[in-house]
Amino acid sequence: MAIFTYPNEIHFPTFFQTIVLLASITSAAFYLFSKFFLSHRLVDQNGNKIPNGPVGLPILGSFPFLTRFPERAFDYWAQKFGPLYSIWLGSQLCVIVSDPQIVKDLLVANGSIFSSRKDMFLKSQTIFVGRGITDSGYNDKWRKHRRIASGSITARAVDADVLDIEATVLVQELYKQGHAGTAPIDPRPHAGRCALNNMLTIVFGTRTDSINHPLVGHALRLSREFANCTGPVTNLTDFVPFLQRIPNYMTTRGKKLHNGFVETYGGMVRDIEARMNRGENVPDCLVKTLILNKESEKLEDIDMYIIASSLMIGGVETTSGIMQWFQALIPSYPDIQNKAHAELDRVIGRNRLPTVEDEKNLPYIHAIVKEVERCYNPFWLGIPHSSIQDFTYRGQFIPKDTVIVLNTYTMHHDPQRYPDPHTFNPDRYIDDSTTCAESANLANAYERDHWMFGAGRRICPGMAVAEREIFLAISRMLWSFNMEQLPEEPINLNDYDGLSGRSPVPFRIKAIPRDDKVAEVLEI
Ligand code: HEM
Repeated sequence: MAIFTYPNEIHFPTFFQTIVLLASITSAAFYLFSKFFLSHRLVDQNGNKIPNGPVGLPILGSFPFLTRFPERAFDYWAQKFGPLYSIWLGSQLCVIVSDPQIVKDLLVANGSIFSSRKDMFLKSQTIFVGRGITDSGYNDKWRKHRRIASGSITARAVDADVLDIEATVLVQELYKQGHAGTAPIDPRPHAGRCALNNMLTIVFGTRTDSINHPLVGHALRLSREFANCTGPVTNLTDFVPFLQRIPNYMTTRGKKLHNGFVETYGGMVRDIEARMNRGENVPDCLVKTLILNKESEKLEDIDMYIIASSLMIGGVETTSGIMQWFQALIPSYPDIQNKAHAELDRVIGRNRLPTVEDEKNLPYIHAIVKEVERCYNPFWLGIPHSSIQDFTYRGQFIPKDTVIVLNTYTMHHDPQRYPDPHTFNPDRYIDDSTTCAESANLANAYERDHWMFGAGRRICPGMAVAEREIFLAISRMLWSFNMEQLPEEPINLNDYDGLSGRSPVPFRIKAIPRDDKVAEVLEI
């Protein structure tokens, strides 16, 4: 007995019908392809062509080849086409830069041309409604928002005590939740709350008192959903404009996220404003500054909601990602841990925790931080820049409105700069005493530590705060614990959680206090 038969009324197309159908599809594809691609000039007035690169498909360009790990495709093409190549994503021309000197020449030396952002349909228009500092074009609104925000997030502006407290709470919680090293623990939410509390304090002058506080789960979910929705090369709607007019799943998610930000962080802004109007004493924070300067800076309510939201996004998933990668990595490297313990014992002793002032005397811990950042940049493609005028570089034409992607994966794995690049080896940074900001300004671009914070005029303004926060968290975890892998639960360092913000897949470890001094110093 046949288990399946075609119903009689279905007629298969004849040979002639098939030819007509294929011809129609090909002409439509050709029409759309030429309409999109040829709207860019591909050659300058001297005949210089756009950089070479892979041939993509009509309409979609190279989009289908990017898969879940676009940085690997970018790396593959960098080996094939060199340090400056181009790809098409739908109608968008992207130039991928994989060499430090080229990054410097384009993004730094020609920063007036290469410091804008593409007006992404989902991220800039739908979620941030044109007001996110991270994603606005190179215009007066961005300058104003960045200036106001930078006033509250530079290392000078952030009260060092805040970062200090949260790093201590992180190790106290690991100690308590891990029952002094006797019980396995998932350390990731604790790192998440540490980063979240730092940003809540900087932005709203508040913090959460436990990982069970409803705001912790809610804020971390918003951050994760944002990262999953807004990868720089993951949304077809951003690159194929006609899709933006068709209702679709991603646009619905984007609108939901926008509403989530307005409700959650906008609600917190409204709450602070109400308290200030009642004459209550509100701690100094970014939102207080925004409210006090609302009139003079001509800020609308939605500006304040989105500035606050974009900072909560920019400063949480990123910093917690590095702390979590450290927690996942270090149990596999007992020798590195022993060396770090020896340095801490020699420089700090066992009667106090390391502080930011100690960093200059702890070159090995400083090197561990840089090496985690090199190996596990949480955003391999950063936030792409875009160009605001035509430019010809080394005989290659980069038209106006080209998206410029900093290919940090390839740069972080360059065997010339980092011999044996896939090995976690802090010793490669042992003589590098620079802060990330100092390193970004080195005259020789090839000596920069890494490119995790981007480059040029859009370089991360939270870099110095992030660096301090990460140093305090990592040095204190090392001072307090032997971090061990559970023999029956090997940690997977090859996969990622998340579509654009990369953090490790779930894992558990034992955080074993190094001695009795830990409980005493942590006052447990
Ligand atoms: C490990 C931590 C962090 C990483 C890896 C990181 C990475 C980045 C990157 C790659 C960019 C884009 C740079 C470019 O366009 O060239 C950026 C921009 C930005 N970051 Fe960070 N960031 C981190 C922490 C922070 C923190 C703690 C804050 C806030 C206190 C922050 C706020 C921002 C803002 C506001 C921008 C937008 C700058 C602009 O477009 O003008 N970031 N960040």
